[in-house]
Amino acid sequence: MNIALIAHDKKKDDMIRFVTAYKTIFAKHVLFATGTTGLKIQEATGLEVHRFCSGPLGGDQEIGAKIANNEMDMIFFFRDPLTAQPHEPDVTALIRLCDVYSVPLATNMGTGEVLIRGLEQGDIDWRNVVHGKTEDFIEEK
Ligand SMILES: O=C(CO)COP(=O)(O)O
Repeated sequence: MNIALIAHDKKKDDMIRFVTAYKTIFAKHVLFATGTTGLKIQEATGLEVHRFCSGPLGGDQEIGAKIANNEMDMIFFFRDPLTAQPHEPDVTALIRLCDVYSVPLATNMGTGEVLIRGLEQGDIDWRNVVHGKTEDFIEEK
């Protein structure tokens, strides 16, 4: 599975604790992250992480492109709901694409726990079921 890990600054410690706690599960998958989040996870856990740009510099959009291309299976995006982000439109767009393509998305550690346990229990197949082809979408319109 391709998994994206993203955390706003005030949630980065949570993310590191989370990935450290479930390191053995994450180690079985291909990990992607926005720039700073990925670096901190690598440093803290030693896991290999493919890093995109930092979020405010386009990293959220790069991960969104992977979702649109059916190349992302699960997203852990620990958002900071109490701090204004300069790239709020990018954050909203990423969350929207998860809903467009039914990609499982955890925006906090509580949901993260549920998702990671689901991942460990078995395969997820809804992505293949719901990921429509562009041609179908155009026909429906
Ligand atoms: O801003 C972010 C997500 O919106 C995260 O970006 P960084 O991981 O580079 O801090």
